[in-house]
Amino acid sequence: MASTAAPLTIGLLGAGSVGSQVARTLVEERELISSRVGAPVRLAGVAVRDVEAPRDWRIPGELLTTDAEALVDQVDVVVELLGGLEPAASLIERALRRGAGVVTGNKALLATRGAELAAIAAEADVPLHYEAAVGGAIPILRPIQESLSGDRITKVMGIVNGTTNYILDQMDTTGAAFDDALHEAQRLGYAEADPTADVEGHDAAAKAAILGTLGFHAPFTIDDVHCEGITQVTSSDIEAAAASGYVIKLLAIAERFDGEGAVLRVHPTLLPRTHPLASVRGAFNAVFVVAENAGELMFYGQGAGGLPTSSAVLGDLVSAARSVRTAGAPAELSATDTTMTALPITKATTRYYVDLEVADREGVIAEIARVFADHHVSIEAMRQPGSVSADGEVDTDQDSGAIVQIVTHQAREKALADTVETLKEKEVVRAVSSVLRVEIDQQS
Ligand SMILES: NC(=O)c1ccc[n+]([C@@H]2O[C@H](COP(=O)([O-])OP(=O)(O)OC[C@H]3O[C@@H](n4cnc5c(N)ncnc54)[C@H](O)[C@@H]3O)[C@@H](O)[C@H]2O)c1
Ligand SMILES: N[C@@H](CCO)C(=O)O
Ligand code: NA
Repeated sequence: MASTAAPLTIGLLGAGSVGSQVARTLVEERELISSRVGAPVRLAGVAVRDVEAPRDWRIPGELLTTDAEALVDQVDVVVELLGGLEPAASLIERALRRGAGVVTGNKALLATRGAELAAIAAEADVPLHYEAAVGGAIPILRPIQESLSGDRITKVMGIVNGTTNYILDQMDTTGAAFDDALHEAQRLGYAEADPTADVEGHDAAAKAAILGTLGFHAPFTIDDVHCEGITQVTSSDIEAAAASGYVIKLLAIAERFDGEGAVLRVHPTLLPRTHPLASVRGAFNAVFVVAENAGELMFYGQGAGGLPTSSAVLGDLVSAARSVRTAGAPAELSATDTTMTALPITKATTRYYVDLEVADREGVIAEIARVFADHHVSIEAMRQPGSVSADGEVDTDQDSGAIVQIVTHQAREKALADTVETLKEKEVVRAVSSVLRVEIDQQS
């Protein structure tokens, strides 16, 4: 791009899966990015731990430095792709305070100290963008913050972790073992540096906090999110779900209850195979947004991986560079609804799948159904793998008992938890093998 103006300078922190792709584009596609910004840009340096380390793209040696602070202190826009809380937080704060724009994909940090960083950015009047933090390449945060800012969002529900979706999908479609699927997800660059954050649901919980914060205009953190990962999901859970026409997905759900607050939750969930989210395969992500006037919206795309994620980072970079060039940008992650509080999971309503091992004798089904009724949990379907006698009772030759699978209508989490506790105390119930939540549609 022909221009005599001094180029806007970019400082990149971290050159892992995402950072190395961002560096590649900034070097190889410098003209394109400059034209999008409307001013020349230049990658001024890349802060790494080890200048000799192999990378997905070989960054020119003269750009590499191990002094991240010095780099932050000399550029117009800082792109943080280190991950983790420190030194990422201190470097971002340092950049904002000296008036540099910041782009990051660090959901762990945003879900912990996002409000504080947003306040610093607002005070310094510089942009802080983080589209890559949720749904990787999918434009989801900007639509929520900008396109839907004239509407009221009531629920956000999505598959927001590529690693766990990849693992569950492999287990479901190829019968792969959990560990093998996880190693493949790591090899493909989907997993966090410590994949515990993925499989225990913490990564999805951080994203749920960010979606809740932006969707409901209230400052939620990861501590407000009820979180269950996929480590307890067994192959037999997946097989039993499949036999009943369901697939198991790790969902992040943020739902507002008017006048009360919001429930934020992450847990393995049964979805009917006909549900649009059930068809989200591999490391793909999808986010459903329900707004009062817009109705149901769905955003779908690649939620993880260095190259797809770099697209979101570069979009934010163009936006931040434009703002820095023209000075001043609206602060994000600003919380204006002070009545919005995080509610406990017991306030959530959903449907449940309960898998029981029971004694094989007359009256068992009636006794179990009574427990649900006593807690005002309505049963939608009851299934007994194996044969059933004419009177509807379990009819099996094994004296090891029988299996009963129940799907409920919408119920409060508390009512279901009480039901399960009572079932466990029943002499006829040998084991409550699984309790999983089911999402069918908004109205059910
Ligand atoms: N990989 C993805 O699919 C993806 C998608 C969305 C968001 N993110 C987020 O983007 C960020 C980067 O992810 P990634 O997958 O590229 O991670 P990564 O582990 O591949 O890369 C991080 C890099 O930062 C380096 N690093 C860490 N601390 C450093 C320090 N103090 N100084 C210099 N270098 C340091 C590491 O050596 C590593 O090379 C994370 O916040 C992650 O959560 C990743
Ligand atoms: N580890 C994350 C990266 C994208 O945020 C995932 O698997 O989705
Ligand atoms: Na995104």
